[in-house]
Amino acid sequence: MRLRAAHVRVRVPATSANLGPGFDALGLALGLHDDLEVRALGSAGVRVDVEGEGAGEVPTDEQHLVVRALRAALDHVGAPQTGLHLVCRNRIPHGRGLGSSAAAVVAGVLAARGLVGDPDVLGDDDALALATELEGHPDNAAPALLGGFTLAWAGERDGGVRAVRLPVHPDVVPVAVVPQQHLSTRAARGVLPAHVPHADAAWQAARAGLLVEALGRRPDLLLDATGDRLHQGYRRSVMPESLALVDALRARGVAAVVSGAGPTVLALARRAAAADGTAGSAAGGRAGEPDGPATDADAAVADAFGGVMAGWRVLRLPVDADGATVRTLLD
Ligand SMILES: Nc1ncnc2c1ncn2[C@@H]1O[C@H](COP(=O)(O)OP(=O)(O)O)[C@@H](O)[C@H]1O
Ligand SMILES: N[C@@H](CCOP(=O)(O)O)C(=O)O
Repeated sequence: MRLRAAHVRVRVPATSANLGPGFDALGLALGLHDDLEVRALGSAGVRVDVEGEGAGEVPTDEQHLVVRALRAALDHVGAPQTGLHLVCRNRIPHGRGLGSSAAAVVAGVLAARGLVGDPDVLGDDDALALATELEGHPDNAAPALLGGFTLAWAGERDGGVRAVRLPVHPDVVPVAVVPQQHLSTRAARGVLPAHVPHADAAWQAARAGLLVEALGRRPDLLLDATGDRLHQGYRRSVMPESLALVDALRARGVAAVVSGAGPTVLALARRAAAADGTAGSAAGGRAGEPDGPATDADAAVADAFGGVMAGWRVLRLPVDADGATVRTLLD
């Protein structure tokens, strides 16, 4: 096997995993992206330039997560290793529950797909399996790769990861409320119990099933459908403000959950109808200000803040329907 391309460009969306009841299974791709450009170099070694999120914080050598995933993917398909120059333009905040690490892993795997340049190598199934192995759970990797709303599970016979895309009602607008505080997914997984009550598991199974119907066809059911008893409560001690916001929003009828392992809060809101009956839209776009369409949760979000959560950003984000993409550049 050889590398057929020397210059590729990859785009990967942010993702929100769990969505309440779908721990380690459900995830949603969001319209906030990291862009990556990779050149294969004749010489050995690696150079990494990072702009935006993570600049000055993430390693810029072989330990960089995108580099590690890219090299793992080349090894996985038996392709040769090469010198690399990466330019990372990051918009997904790190350590906030918006899938930055899964995006980095998927970016590396798709960059390898682009460099190898063989349509039979590193297809979506293989890329998902590899990304899940590197990330540890599939619920961010699946929507990052496939786009939209996804359900991932381990196959009955071989335990191999599988994923399907599910429909999303066009009125649904994800609203991410993002704190300044970082929390690693590893730390947030560390506070989960080894066992949960059978009654809670049964209660949760109904909601996970209902969420597929609510997100796809019945947004009016989203509040009931986003209940959770398997992870958010156990994580309250490591993100008390996030859970207080989830509680305040849910008390106001908003389908709010912890995004991924937190501490971002995600509201699955609905596009507000404008006075003339058309879908509403809001101006804005600066970081920290809503920049998508007006939603039925806007007043509740403003009210629930109570002026005490300075520095949090409210991002109305579209659902990303495309998932990760890779393009080969000729130069
Ligand atoms: N684009 C990236 N490039 C390099 N490393 C990254 C990138 N995105 C995430 N990481 C690594 O992953 C860590 C965050 O992962 P994690 O704790 O799983 O949080 P989340 O995925 O929710 O943002 C960062 O602190 C960084 O070490
Ligand atoms: N199911 C995982 C999801 C982690 O998502 P992230 O965006 O915080 O990495 C969990 O809840 O631990």
